[in-house]
Amino acid sequence: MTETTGYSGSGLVLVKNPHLDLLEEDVLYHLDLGTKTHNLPAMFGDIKFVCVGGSPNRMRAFAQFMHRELGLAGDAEDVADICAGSDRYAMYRAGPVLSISHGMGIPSISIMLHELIKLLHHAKCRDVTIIRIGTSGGLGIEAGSVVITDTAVDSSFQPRFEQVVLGDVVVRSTELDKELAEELLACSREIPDFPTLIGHTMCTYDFYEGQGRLDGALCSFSSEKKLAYLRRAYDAGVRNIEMESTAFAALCGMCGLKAPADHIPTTFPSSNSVKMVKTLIFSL
Ligand SMILES: O=P(O)(O)O[C@@H]1C[C@H](O)[C@@H](CO)O1
Ligand SMILES: O=c1cc[nH]c(=O)[nH]1
Repeated sequence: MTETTGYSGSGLVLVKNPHLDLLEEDVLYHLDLGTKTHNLPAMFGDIKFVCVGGSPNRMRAFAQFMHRELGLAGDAEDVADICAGSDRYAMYRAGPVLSISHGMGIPSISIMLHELIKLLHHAKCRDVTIIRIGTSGGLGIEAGSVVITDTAVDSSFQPRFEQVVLGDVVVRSTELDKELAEELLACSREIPDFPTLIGHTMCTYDFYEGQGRLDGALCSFSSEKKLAYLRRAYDAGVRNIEMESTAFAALCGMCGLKAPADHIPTTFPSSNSVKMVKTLIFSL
């Protein structure tokens, strides 16, 4: 079964679940937030940008950076973790920007995105742009480059996210917002000596065997087979590899969030990539 994406036209964040209307209270369990315990429109109604990445410390640092850049009152060092009670994800806000960690891999980002999307829906947010700022392994590109994802592909290089629902495989599209990707690219051009490109990002279920690494606890292939696979990936347009982009693209696309993903093939997203995202936020 293949499902299509759904932009609402109103700019509102969509949820596609009729059961939600029947709930007396929607508990966003892993965010430690809820519709009865928190006034979500008052807390989040003015959010316009959401930046997500794996690590809590990185997302705190990003919120502090945005706090300073936006010239907000108070000490950036004091940004508080809105989800501190959950011990699963960390969430910070700096003006209209929400910065959230998602952990590693599809199951982890998927749980966070379900609850984040419901949060933005309950808060009646409009015209929200979401960007994943993460690390990735580069493929045939200059070290230190940033890859802005146009399409997330699975480990067979297909633009799809397969989710098993009640035992059936549901296929969802993983196209990302091409216009926004071009805008991010234009923002990167303002930063000197900053190699940036638009390309496909391959999303895998594993960091080791799943990405052709020879140094995991298990490895069932030769170095030659690994290189042949990575070459096929490159020929299919893949320029980097990470572990969340297909779920990110599918969930955000279906719920009306504008999303280019932005991946930095280094061990830590560079200060330049963070500046590029800041320039985009200021320009929108
Ligand atoms: O956002 P990050 O940089 O944590 O994402 C990548 C993909 C995996 O989650 C992880 C693997 O090291 O890093
Ligand atoms: O999934 C990932 C993340 C960072 N670097 C990689 O090589 N792979």
